Amino acid sequence: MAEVQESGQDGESQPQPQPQPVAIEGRTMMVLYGSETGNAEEIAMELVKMARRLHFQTVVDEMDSFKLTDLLRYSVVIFVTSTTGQGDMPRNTTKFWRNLLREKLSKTNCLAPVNFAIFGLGDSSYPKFNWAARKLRVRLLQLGASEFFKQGEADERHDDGIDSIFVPWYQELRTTLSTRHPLPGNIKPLSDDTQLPPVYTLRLASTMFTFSASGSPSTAVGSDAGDAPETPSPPTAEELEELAARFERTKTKAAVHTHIENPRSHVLNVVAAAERSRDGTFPPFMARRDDVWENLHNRRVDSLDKDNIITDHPEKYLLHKPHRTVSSLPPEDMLAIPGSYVARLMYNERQTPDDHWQDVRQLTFGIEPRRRPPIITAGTTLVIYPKNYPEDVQSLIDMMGWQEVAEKPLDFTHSVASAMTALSLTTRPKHLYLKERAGKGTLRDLLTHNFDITAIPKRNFVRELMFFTTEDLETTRLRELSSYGSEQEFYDYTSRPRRTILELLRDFPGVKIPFSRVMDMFPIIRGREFSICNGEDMITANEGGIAIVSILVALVKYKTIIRKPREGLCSRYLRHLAPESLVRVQLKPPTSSTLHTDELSARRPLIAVATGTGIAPIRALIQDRDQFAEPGRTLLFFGCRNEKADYFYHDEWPNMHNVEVIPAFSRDPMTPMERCKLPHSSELGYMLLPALKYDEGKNYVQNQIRKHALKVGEMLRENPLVVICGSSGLMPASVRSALQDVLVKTSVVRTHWQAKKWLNEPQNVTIWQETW
Ligand SMILES: Cc1cc2nc3c(=O)[nH]c(=O)nc-3n(C[C@H](O)[C@H](O)[C@H](O)COP(=O)(O)O)c2cc1C
Repeated sequence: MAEVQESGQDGESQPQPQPQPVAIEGRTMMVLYGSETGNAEEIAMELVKMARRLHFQTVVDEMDSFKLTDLLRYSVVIFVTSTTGQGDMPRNTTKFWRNLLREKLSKTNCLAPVNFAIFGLGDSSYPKFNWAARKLRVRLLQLGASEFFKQGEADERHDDGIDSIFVPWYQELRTTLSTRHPLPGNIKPLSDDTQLPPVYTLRLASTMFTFSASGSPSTAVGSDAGDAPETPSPPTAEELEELAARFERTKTKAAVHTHIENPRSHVLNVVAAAERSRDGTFPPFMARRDDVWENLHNRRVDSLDKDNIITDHPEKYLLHKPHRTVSSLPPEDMLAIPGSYVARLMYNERQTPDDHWQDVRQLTFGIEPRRRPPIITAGTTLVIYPKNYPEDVQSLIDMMGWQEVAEKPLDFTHSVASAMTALSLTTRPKHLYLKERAGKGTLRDLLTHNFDITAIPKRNFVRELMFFTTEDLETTRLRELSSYGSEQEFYDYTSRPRRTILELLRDFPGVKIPFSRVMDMFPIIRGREFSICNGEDMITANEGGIAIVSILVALVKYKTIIRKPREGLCSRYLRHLAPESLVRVQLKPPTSSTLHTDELSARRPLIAVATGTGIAPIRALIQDRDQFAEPGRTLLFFGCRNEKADYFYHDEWPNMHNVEVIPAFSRDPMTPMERCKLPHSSELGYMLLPALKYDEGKNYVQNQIRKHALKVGEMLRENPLVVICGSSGLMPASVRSALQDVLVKTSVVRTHWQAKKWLNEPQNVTIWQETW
């Protein structure tokens, strides 16, 4: 748990004394977040900064780090949570949520003293939009807590992203807090132009730091974190050799097999609509897709495309020249990641032809079991931590003038006052895992392994830079860019061209961040999750208990509107990861338990819809079902661009039991006859759902579903599993519309409204969506 106390200094001299937050008795705030990929955590941190400026003493951490009774100790409690799975709470809230649901609390009013507000993050292409935040709210109210400020619900589908809802919510919350908790005497809130003391500080290690005779540090790696319950011990040379031999023996048994590192999509146009909350007290902040609006503003978008790519023609995606020469690759050192496994890369194989615009790789890893073999089921993800390239790290060191300190061992500390007052504090952010055998590590280590220096900068980062430049023009520009109200300008400068932190720093040469502030400034590299695409028997059948898992990765390399080629951090890392490389990986169970792979579930019909690398988890599921004697009928709709280029695994399906595949090749020319066979809105008469407007005449999965309505309708009557995986643009909503059309067309129900309801009833159908 990171307690944010106030301190006067961080050991570095500041150019000017800054006004400081004041500790006021009884003025306390707790910010709890639930987050899978860091969005909610980022929002929580922004709220903490606001609270500190209003002189609240604040603690912030993931929900699972708190006990329920902790809630009672703070004057204000703010929850920030995303929704994951199929309307589920994020994984780092499981313990907290379970406690909150305890039966014996139900009639106790035990949270009566708690004053709370909630900000939810979701994606309206999922039917259970923002359910985690909503469930949380209902339960807190049931237990007697008071909601002092309306709930905010952001939608990732919104064109302007989370900010479109967060910014107005944040501003109103700040006003409400100031009114409800007036400051005593002549204490004034600190303005956004006030630099706050850091929470975490880096210092050069004192001479007390020693290495043991074996070369490993005398202090266990991560021992000061307090948050690393299961720090793995590094494998010895003999163990590695034995591992290598075992991988070699089992290599041939590996199957080839997914997921995508996907730039956030902004293809959908969404309008924000404030809705009255049920009890009518005040409207929640919400952003939702507005189908009517979408109809009116029919954009020609392809669910496989992203709008940061210049146009819609494959040849324009081609990046003939590599955008950089790879002078040297990231080092192989592994991080001490709790609960992780050592994995050896066995194959890194391109699945698309060389002349295809997109490089899709199948990477196959052998995972060494720890005490027990890992449990892997369909829907399990493999988490990989990418690294920065040495040339980028050096470029940052040079720009910031850190050459003198880059190779020196470091100490992690709190700001002075917090170290003295709070014993349970961690001295570095939660997910900052140090390099194995690195002792205290160096700044170069941190920049290589831990900080995402090529991420798109967030507003907070840009605002903080203002304090580290002596150039007035730069200060003005940074203030303008990051101020609330400049969201569009900020988006145009950062997200739209996908400008990186490094590039931003090059634009502001006067900025010199003191190295002590690195932990407070830079975002941490988070593990990227990839769905495992092979079934259980392949995973567990190997001698030596080595689990062989494959992922299918679309390496993201694209031109942006500023015509600079870009490559995602993880894509670049994986592109050059050579077979035999050892990496530390984590395995994450599916976020939802909906996807059962037992015999009974395997007998149910399966309607699977995948686009692109979304085929990964579906392939795993189909392979799992295939183990049983009589798997239910499977109808797989697979959408890709070209039959010859990205029709993944097409040769496998004929060997599977009871599997029929209906492909949709969106970019292959269709004969006039084929085009005629696609459903058309006028011919369907009743079909006025918005999805048809943009996809009319296109060979997309949703139209294939409509085309095969009788077959799909028949299966829908048999309590099937419906699995939808792939891009998160319009595809999921369009597929649901197509299913509604089928239900009406095949007379399962009479109206689309009934069809929508029908699809939400678990006794009719189990729907599992994983889109990214
Ligand atoms: C696998 C997956 C499942 C999701 N399920 C839902 C959902 O059921 N409802 C919803 O509103 N949003 C859902 N989302 C969207 C996330 O809530 C949204 O992307 C959010 O910004 C993630 O924030 P985080 O990084 O803090 O986890 C899902 C996202 C993913 C990747």
